[in-house]
Amino acid sequence: MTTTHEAGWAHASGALKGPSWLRQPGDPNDLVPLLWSSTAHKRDGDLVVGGVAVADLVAEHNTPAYVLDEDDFRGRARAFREAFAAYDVYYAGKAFLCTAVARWVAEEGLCLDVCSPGELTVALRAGFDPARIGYHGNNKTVPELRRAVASGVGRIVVDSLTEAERLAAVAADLREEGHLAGPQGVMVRVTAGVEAHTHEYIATAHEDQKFGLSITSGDALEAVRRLLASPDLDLRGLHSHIGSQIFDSSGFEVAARRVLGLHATVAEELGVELEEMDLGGGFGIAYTTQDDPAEPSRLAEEMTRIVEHECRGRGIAVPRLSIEPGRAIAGPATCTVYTVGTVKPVMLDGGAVRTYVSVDGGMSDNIRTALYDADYSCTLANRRSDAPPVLARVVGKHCEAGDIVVKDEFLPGDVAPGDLIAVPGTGAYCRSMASNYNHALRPPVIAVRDGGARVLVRRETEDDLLALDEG
Ligand SMILES: Cc1ncc(COP(=O)(O)O)c(C=O)c1O
Ligand SMILES: N[C@@H](CCCC[NH3+])C(=O)O
Repeated sequence: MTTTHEAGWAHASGALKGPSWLRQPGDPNDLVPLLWSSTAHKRDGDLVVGGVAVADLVAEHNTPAYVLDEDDFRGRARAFREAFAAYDVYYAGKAFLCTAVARWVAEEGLCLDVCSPGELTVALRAGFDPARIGYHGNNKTVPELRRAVASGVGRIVVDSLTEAERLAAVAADLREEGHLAGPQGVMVRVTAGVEAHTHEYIATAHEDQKFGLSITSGDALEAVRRLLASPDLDLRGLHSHIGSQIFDSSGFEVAARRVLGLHATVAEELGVELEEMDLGGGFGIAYTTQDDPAEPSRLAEEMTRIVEHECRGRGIAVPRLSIEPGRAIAGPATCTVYTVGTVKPVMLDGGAVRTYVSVDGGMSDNIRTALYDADYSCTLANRRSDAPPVLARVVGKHCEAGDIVVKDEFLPGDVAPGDLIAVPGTGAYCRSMASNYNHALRPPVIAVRDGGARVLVRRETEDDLLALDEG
């Protein structure tokens, strides 16, 4: 049953408890620092990021908008590079990429992982050194491979036996045409056969999924054999990525053991000591207070200990290691700011009330809640309120009941049309997975730093939509 909005109804929804981990805040005006970028704070109820009041940004740029805290992004990139100083750190551009971000990544001394022609285009346009780019993908076409090799991409991560053949042929053709400077660096993406503790759609190391070559079936070893046979390819090592938003190192430990097992088999059976190994990304971040991410320094310590222990046990040298964090660098740096359009208390079975707060974006700018059942949090961003908190559900404006941004959050009970709501942790896989569903215009990405703001990606316009419509 739907009711009209009255203050009394909103207060009644306090009876609704939400998930067991969700705590009613002492003061819903306060931020939980773990969930926000490093410069975010409240000033008299106003959310301030990078020294800029979000309400002022909105006055100029409107909503919805992604607000990217540049210092936070750079700080996390640097923290990974410093903690993993003996590794190569590839920022996974799929999390979020634009030319400015590619430049920040280069300036902070990281390499870059791309997985599509579009991501490569952005990286090259930013002037990213191609030798420091790794290229992923489970279905790279011949033109795509030609372009990657001809551009001088440092390493291509081969994902199938078909691709191993295809890439060898591409490299041979380019050599004959005089466009291959030297053997093309390659890695082999292997499937370690572990079940990572994360959502099924973002786990990538069990056998029954599309990525990688199976160690168990022998396909991974066969790919190694074929790649070694090509004079135009330089096989650097094995690559394993077990999934995303992972907190528990046990899946990683099993994967590392199996991948090092194959690494040792290559040395024994084929007489080749591979020089490198990539351990992938997947480091989890805090979307809500139930998440407890580890610092890069602890991750580095743990991963290095696991690999060194395994290598010692097998009597092999530790290869040069690399990792590919995406979410852990980009995710916490951005929050999405929306304007509230309607507030609708809805009576549930049993008499409790859930307060539906509709905002001016939704699944077109953040598909993760609908796709992965992801949890987010949010705060009122434009004023203080002493109204008692109500359990709210923040929903979008799309024609879809599953168009939910934040499933459960306590907001001040007087939240009203015109208020600003900010959702933290939206820097990874939100703008990069945004869509034009219902012909929504994808929001801008605005970087803030030291009190200044800069549009990195502008808001789409209806002209952008119509530009594709051949009518
Ligand atoms: C091969 C590979 N490397 C790195 C990443 C980055 O993962 P995350 O953003 O979870 O660190 C992904 C995405 O899951 C991936 O598929
Ligand atoms: N897109 C996913 C992660 C998978 C990324 C790449 N393999 C997410 O939002 O969590």
